[in-house]
Amino acid sequence: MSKEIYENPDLKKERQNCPFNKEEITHLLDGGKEKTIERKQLENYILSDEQLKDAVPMEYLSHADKYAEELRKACLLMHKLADSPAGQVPTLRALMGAGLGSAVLKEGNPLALHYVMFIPALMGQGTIDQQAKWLEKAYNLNMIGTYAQTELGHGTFLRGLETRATYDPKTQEFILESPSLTAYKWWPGSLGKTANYAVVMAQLYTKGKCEGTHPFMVQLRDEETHEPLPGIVNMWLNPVCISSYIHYGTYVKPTNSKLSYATMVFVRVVVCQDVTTNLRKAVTIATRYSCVRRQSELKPGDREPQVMDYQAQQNKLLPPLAATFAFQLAADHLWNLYHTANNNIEQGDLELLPDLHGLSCALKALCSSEAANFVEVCRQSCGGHGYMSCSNFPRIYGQVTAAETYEGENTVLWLQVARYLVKTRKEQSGGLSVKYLIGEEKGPKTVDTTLEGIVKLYRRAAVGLVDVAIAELDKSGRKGEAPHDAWNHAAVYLIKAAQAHARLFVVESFVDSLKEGKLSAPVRTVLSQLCELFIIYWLLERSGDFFLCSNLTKQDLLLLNSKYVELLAAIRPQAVNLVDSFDLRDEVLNSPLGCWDGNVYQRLFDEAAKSPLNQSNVHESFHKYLKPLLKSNL
Ligand SMILES: CC/C=C\C/C=C\C/C=C\C/C=C\CCCCC(=O)SCCNC(=O)CCNC(=O)[C@H](O)C(C)(C)COP(=O)(O)OP(=O)(O)OC[C@H]1O[C@@H](n2cnc3c(N)ncnc32)[C@H](O)[C@@H]1OP(=O)(O)O
Ligand SMILES: Cc1cc2nc3c(=O)[nH]c(=O)nc-3n(C[C@H](O)[C@H](O)[C@H](O)COP(=O)(O)OP(=O)(O)OC[C@H]3O[C@@H](n4cnc5c(N)ncnc54)[C@H](O)[C@@H]3O)c2cc1C
Repeated sequence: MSKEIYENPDLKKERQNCPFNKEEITHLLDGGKEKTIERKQLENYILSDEQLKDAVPMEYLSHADKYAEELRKACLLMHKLADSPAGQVPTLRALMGAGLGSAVLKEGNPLALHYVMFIPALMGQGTIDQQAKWLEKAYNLNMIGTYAQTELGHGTFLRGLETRATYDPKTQEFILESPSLTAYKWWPGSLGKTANYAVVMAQLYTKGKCEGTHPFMVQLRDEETHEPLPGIVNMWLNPVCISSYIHYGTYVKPTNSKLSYATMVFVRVVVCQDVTTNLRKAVTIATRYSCVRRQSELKPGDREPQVMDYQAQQNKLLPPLAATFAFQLAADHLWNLYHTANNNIEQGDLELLPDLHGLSCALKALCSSEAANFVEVCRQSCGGHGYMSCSNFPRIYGQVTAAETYEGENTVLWLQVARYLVKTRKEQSGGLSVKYLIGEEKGPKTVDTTLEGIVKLYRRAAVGLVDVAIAELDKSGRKGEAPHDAWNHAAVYLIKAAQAHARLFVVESFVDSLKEGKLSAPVRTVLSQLCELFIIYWLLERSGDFFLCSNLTKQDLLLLNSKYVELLAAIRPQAVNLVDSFDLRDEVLNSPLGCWDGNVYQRLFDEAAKSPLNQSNVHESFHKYLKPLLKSNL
């Protein structure tokens, strides 16, 4: 007899009479029906393998055992990748990212940097000959690489990196050295124990002149013994300059000195998608749990309500739910720009490089910081159980907050965006993605609170805040301040302008995607409600920017507040159906709070039972420490 599949009655009720086709949203998020089929095939292929399951929860293993277990699974995954039904890159992305990858490699993938940075660096910056020599070896995993840029003393300021590569014309070799303790490469993933090669970013010196940071291929460990090569601690020999600019002993400048930063641009684009996947997981866990959890009293004498029925809970969870769609659509838009710009750059056309740099910095900083804030709100919305390690919130939060720092610390990236915006506004040129900065914003300054009207408000705020920042810079200049001091003293305004620009890009991506997308009426309705909720939410959160830069009035704000709470109530009935549309398997969510069937309490209990401390009634430490204390009559 088939075992009755348990489904929490509240969740079951939430799923009845769904007014839209969940699969249509799943296909939209996957990039089409075929992609969904491919993803599900791959998930079944990977998640059905018993060897990829953890015998004990990772949190109960030692540091070394965690590493060994993750490496075991990562290597097994790579073998499975070689035979996987899906193509290479989609499978790679699935295995490296926050989705399928983190379902198997919960503490992180020891081979991630090999795919996320080492291979992209070879592809983006290696010469044809270098790619012929190393790419096949890297793809066949006959070498494991990492990307070693950050040093103990420098991570942000690349022009300050201390590792030196001195070209010796006699031997036609580069001598790499770490001249000081602060020059030691620090942070690169896999560098400690896994990688045997690295792309090392170092200051290139030739004929006594520093030509700036360049990438070098360096072998770190013996390919057979994995022992570090002689002198590897503070002296490296025989590196090879990637995309060599040394022709017959003479340095030839690249067309753009920042092309050596291209790998970071790629990862910034990828990080936007990755943090969005993590946010989807957090929202799914919190939403399902909030419909299972009944607590307190809403109507005196009534049964305890689902906590999702509190407007306060909807205010916590529906904006992040909407954000997952907003960030996904913006990340897709950025990914397309990346490919266009990259193809142009390969043809020698660098025109889109500033746009790509500006937008990738903006979106990486915005998506990672907003996702981190939203994940913490999701965790808090689950009360005490959200604090448990098994809820998966601590791990998800650790992953998204890391993204606020790596691949360019967010503040530094905001200032890069501001530099690009100020230049575009002042020079009134270029600026593909900031066309509104070129020429004056036309039309009346009156406010209408339609979707189009709200987008216009975002545009006014974006251009207005750039002008406020420029006015600050000019004011400092008139006082005789040097440009670098004026820049530093305007940082607060510059960052606000950069953030307003990033939010405008996300808002326009969401609105435009709904206009262009071939959506059924029910899906269009629910996504339009989410879009309107999200852009009003952000406007209310940042109302100061809009008061400063438009004719927004107190009445407008009160009207928008009313519209916002109406939208909370309108979307509430579809919350579970929307997160079900993400089609995230329980193994990917990895949380008893977010499981599809809502059997939360039993699963929490089963998880607790796995703890080593729950394998006996009295832990041995009682006899060693507590019992003597109890007898000591202090
Ligand atoms: C296949 C993938 C599958 C799955 C993926 C799954 C998961 C992915 C998730 C996570 C990834 C995995 C692991 C974590 C990896 C993390 C790795 C790292 O952290 S690597 C190290 C990262 N480090 C940084 O990002 C350093 C940040 N600092 C900088 O970038 C630079 O120092 C700076 C801040 C940009 C300043 O540089 P600089 O001082 O040289 O430049 P200026 O500010 O003076 O500007 C001069 C000029 O250059 C332009 N410019 C600067 N940078 C760039 C660029 N990157 N591209 C293009 N142009 C650039 C700048 O705009 C100025 O232009 P101007 O105004 O003069 O016209
Ligand atoms: C999980 C993780 C994985 C990583 N993986 C890798 C890797 O694989 N390879 C690699 O090379 N690196 C890696 N890194 C390092 C990472 O890239 C750096 O930590 C990051 O670039 C930040 O640089 P920093 O640590 O020097 O911070 P700092 O720049 O020292 O930041 C300290 C403070 O200084 C501020 N600050 C710095 N410059 C400015 C400025 N110009 N204006 C205003 N404020 C400023 C920052 O905003 C910040 O508040 C990783 C880091 C993490 C957390």
